[in-house]
Amino acid sequence: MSMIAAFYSNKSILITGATGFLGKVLMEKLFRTSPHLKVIYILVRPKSGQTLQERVFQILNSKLFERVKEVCPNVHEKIRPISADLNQRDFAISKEDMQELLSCTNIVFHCAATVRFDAHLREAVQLNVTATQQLLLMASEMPKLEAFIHISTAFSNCNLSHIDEVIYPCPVEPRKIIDSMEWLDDSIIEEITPKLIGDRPNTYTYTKALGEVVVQQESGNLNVAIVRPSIVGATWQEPFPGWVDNLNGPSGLIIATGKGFLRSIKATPMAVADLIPVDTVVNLTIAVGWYTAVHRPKSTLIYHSTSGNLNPCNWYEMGLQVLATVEKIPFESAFRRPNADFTTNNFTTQYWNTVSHWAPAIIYDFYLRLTGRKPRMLKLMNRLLKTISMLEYFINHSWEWSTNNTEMLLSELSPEDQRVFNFDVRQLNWLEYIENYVLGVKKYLLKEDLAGIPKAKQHLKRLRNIHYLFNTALFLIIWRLLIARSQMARNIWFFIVSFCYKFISYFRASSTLKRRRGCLQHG
Ligand SMILES: CCCCCCCCCCCCCCCCCCCCCCCCCCCCCC(=O)SCCNC(=O)CCNC(=O)[C@H](O)C(C)(C)COP(=O)(O)OP(=O)(O)OC[C@H]1O[C@@H](n2cnc3c(N)ncnc32)[C@H](O)[C@@H]1OP(=O)(O)O
Ligand SMILES: NC(=O)C1=CN([C@@H]2O[C@H](COP(=O)(O)OP(=O)(O)OC[C@H]3O[C@@H](n4cnc5c(N)ncnc54)[C@H](OP(=O)(O)O)[C@@H]3O)[C@@H](O)[C@H]2O)C=CC1
Repeated sequence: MSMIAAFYSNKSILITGATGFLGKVLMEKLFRTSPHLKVIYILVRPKSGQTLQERVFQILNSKLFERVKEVCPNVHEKIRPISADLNQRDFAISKEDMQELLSCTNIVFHCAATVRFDAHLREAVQLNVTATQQLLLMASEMPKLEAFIHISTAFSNCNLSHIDEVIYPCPVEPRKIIDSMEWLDDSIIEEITPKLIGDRPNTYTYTKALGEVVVQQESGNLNVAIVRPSIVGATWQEPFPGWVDNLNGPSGLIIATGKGFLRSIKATPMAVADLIPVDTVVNLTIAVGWYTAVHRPKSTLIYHSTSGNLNPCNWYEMGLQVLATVEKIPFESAFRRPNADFTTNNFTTQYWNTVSHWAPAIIYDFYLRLTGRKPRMLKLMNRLLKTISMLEYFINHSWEWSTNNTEMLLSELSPEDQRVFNFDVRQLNWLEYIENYVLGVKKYLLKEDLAGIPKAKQHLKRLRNIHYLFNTALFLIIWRLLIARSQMARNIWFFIVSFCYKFISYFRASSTLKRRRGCLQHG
């Protein structure tokens, strides 16, 4: 029997960010391994014209939750959505709901955040710092609370190259930042943002670091732990391999590569690609919840959920495997044949952007105009390049994360728990994982049917022929223009033609001679 699964039985759990990528996998695993848990409260806001109930219904009826229903048929009765907006005072939770949350919650998993790299500092502070502070305040009024688990990111201290499982101080106190957001107007905040974030690349990593300091400063007597995942990718094993449902991290770039939009990207090929499967992060998080509640460590423990120091894979290996997979299992309606490469300096990046991204987009838009359709490729390409510029920092730097606490926790688990809540990244086979990831992107993000693979292959063949035809035509046109304008090009042309002529004549003459000799010998 799993000790961890037994621990969560009969527990009331509060999850923020349960409608997000990580939150959904966390909820799924908790229900599947501890079907006798009492209730999971989730803080949800109405969104995209959907009510709370509709959002929950959609999640429970998704492919991700298929296995849960087998072990926990009454899952819909055990999930209690609470209307909340983490940007509002007291999260805009009704008095009755708040009362129930405060009096019943045993464990809190705080996953909600804005993960956008371009978020305005005010928005990022509100969600990643102030909301964390408010949630801790709420938690301090929960008499039955056993553990508060905060999800941060391994990149919260990405300004350092070696990162330990400790909370690093921030130059400006989070409380001062929170206060200043109250009275500074947007334009002043924009002006001071670069100074505040310093050598971090964006407001996301900066505010996640502030969030950690808030956890440290405001947790009082609570049992608190922080989990820091690196780049969270599709599921490795559970509930099935390759599940993913958003474009964050590598997923969007895998699509862009497979569809032939992305042809080059600036990267350090030998830098470690610190990806971590979402189910590995979730297993660690659940184990951390158990350990924090049962063992009550004296200080706030930080757990790195990273892969680089135990089972490294670099961007080159990852890129190659992505390309190999989309060759074997192509995506439908590709724009060009998938064939990307890494660039390593600004000059080649600009060159390949012009030749491989903008030029084909402009030509395609011209074709769309000619055929009476609305041009759209250049706009799409510019958005892709903007996205890449935001992600580039993470594929051009290397980090080393120590994982002592995570390894210690693994050793504290019984063999059964190590199996059920496996977060030992040393067992991960990268090539298999990336192949399943690409397949998952095709199935769950692009919603493409595997039956369409022969047609997709046919389409790629057509694209290859168009590519050859286009290149030949382009070469001939350029050459013709050159010959018309330059004496040197003409000389080269005559030299090549006369060389070819002589070459052919020589072979003709020697083969005639051989034939005659043969006739003479036989005759
Ligand atoms: C023999 C020699 C052979 C040599 C061969 C060598 C091999 C070479 C092969 C090279 C091939 C390359 C292969 C490729 C794949 C490999 C994988 C590389 C991946 C690297 C990824 C690194 C990633 C990152 C890091 C994260 C670190 C921190 C982790 C965290 O803690 S947080 C979680 C991560 N958060 C995010 O990822 C959020 C990022 N997104 C944003 O901030 C925003 O979305 C935005 C990028 C700023 C864009 O904002 P906008 O307002 O402009 O738009 P919006 O969000 O509404 O979206 C606009 C459209 O863009 C689409 N989109 C969104 N995100 C992405 C994305 N990540 N990638 C692509 N597209 C994206 C979105 O869908 C919208 O599209 P539309 O609906 O059509 O308009
Ligand atoms: N994905 C990754 O690569 C990594 C993620 N992390 C961390 O993991 C955690 C989860 O990330 P992930 O699941 O990927 O992110 P998602 O963007 O998928 O999910 C974010 C969640 O936060 C909720 N949320 C956002 N704003 C509000 C609000 N105002 N009120 C209520 N809920 C809100 C979202 O709700 P809604 O559905 O309504 O938008 C959603 O459920 C975050 O803390 C992130 O920093 C750390 C490292 C890497």
